[in-house]
Parts: sequence; structure tokens; C-alpha cells
Amino acid sequence: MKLPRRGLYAITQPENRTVTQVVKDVEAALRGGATMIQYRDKNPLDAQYLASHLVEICHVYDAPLLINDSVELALAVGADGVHLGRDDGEIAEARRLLGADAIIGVSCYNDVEKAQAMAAAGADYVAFGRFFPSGSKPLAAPAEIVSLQLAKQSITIPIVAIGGILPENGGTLLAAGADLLAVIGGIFDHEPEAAARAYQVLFNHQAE
Ligand SMILES: Cc1ncc(COP(=O)(O)OP(=O)(O)O)c(N)n1
Ligand SMILES: Cc1ncsc1CCOP(=O)(O)O
Ligand SMILES: [Mg+2]
Repeated sequence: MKLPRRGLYAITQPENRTVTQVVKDVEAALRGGATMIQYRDKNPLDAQYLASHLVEICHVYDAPLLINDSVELALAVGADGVHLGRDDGEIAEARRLLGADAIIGVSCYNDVEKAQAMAAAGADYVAFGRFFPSGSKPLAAPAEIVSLQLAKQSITIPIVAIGGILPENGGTLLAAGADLLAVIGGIFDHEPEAAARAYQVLFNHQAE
């Protein structure tokens, strides 16, 4: 499945929710216009079961499903790719295991040089953030909007922004160079279809 060049990238929040509820919420986010989903679960009970249901529903909507942190889980469930942070392994190993068509995204925090190196090493997208205080990851280090502007000058793969992004503040990040907005709470702390739809105006504006 192809990596969308821009759009809303919804990241799951499965804590204290049943598999049925998480799948329903993700489907609602997809109906609301999310273009890609990441399964992120820091306390998984049955990750393989949930992730395989998420692959199924994402493919109905032609949206890639990426797995946070785990190449092994991505392989096991036939996911479209993986998101790797600084402690989650190397791009080359993920590529070897998942294949040429897999989508491999990497966290670059606030480090434009790292993003350039990751793009050269074969990443499919680079992610910067957190840009705004995040209830989902309160200790995430701040990133500067100027990093998006600098990255945009030298990086041609899609740039993802993450952290406290709402329909009210996402426009600044897109204007600075972000292509995809990655969101947890702004979608899944609310009714996800309406919440996802509220971000679409940002992308429609940009296209004008
Ligand atoms: C799109 C996207 N960007 C950044 C992250 C954060 O990854 P990481 O630093 O590995 O932190 P955890 O998410 O594993 O807590 C992400 N998951 N997705
Ligand atoms: C995983 C992650 N990495 C940096 S901030 C963050 C959480 C983003 O969630 P929210 O959209 O609720 O701030
Ligand atoms: Mg990680």
C-alpha cells in the first residue's frame, strides 16, 4: 500500500478499550478522512489479535496500517510498515525483514540532520515533534516549528508533525512544511469520525 503524500495520520489509543471499540474508533477515524493509521499500544494484551483486525479495516478504506515499535508484529500481521523511534531498531534491518514496499517511518524529534540521514538511509517519512504539549506523551521533548521549515528545504520524502495537534493549531505546521499531521488525543479523546473530519479543512485549504 502507498504512503499518502499528505493528510491526517491517526494513532491509536487502545488503553482501557476493548478490541471491538478500538476497531470501531479506527473505522470512524477512517470515515472522517484519516489517510493512514498507526497501531501504538504501550500495554498490549493481545497485540496480534487487535493489529490483525486493524489491518483488515484499514485495507477496506485503502489506508496503510503501520505498527509502532515492532517490526516483528508488523511482519506477523501483514501490516504495511513500521514506525521506529530512537530505541526501536535500524531502518536497514526493518527493510530487510519487511521488504522494499514496506513503509518505514522514523522519529527525528527536533533534529533536522538526523532527518536528512534517515532519508538517505531509506526512510519513507520523517517525523518531528512534539510541537504542542501532549496529554498522550507528556514527557515528549519540544520541537521547533523552524525545524519543519529547514527540513522542507532539503528533504523530499513526506514530513510528519506530531504532538498536541488540533484543528486549531495544525495549519501552522502545514504552512511550515509538514505534509502529514499525526494525532492521538485530538481524534480519540472525542467522537473520532467528527474529530477526524474537523482536520480535513486544513488539508483542503492547503490544496487551494
Ligand atoms: C508519527 C510518529 N511520530 C513519532 C512517534 C514517536 O515515536 P517514539 O519516539 O519511538 O515514541 P513512542 O511512540 O514509541 O512512544 C510516533 N510513534 N509516531
Ligand atoms: C507518540 C508521540 N510522540 C511525540 S508526541 C506523541 C503523542 C501524540 O499524541 P497527541 O496527538 O495526543 O498529542
Ligand atoms: Mg517507539
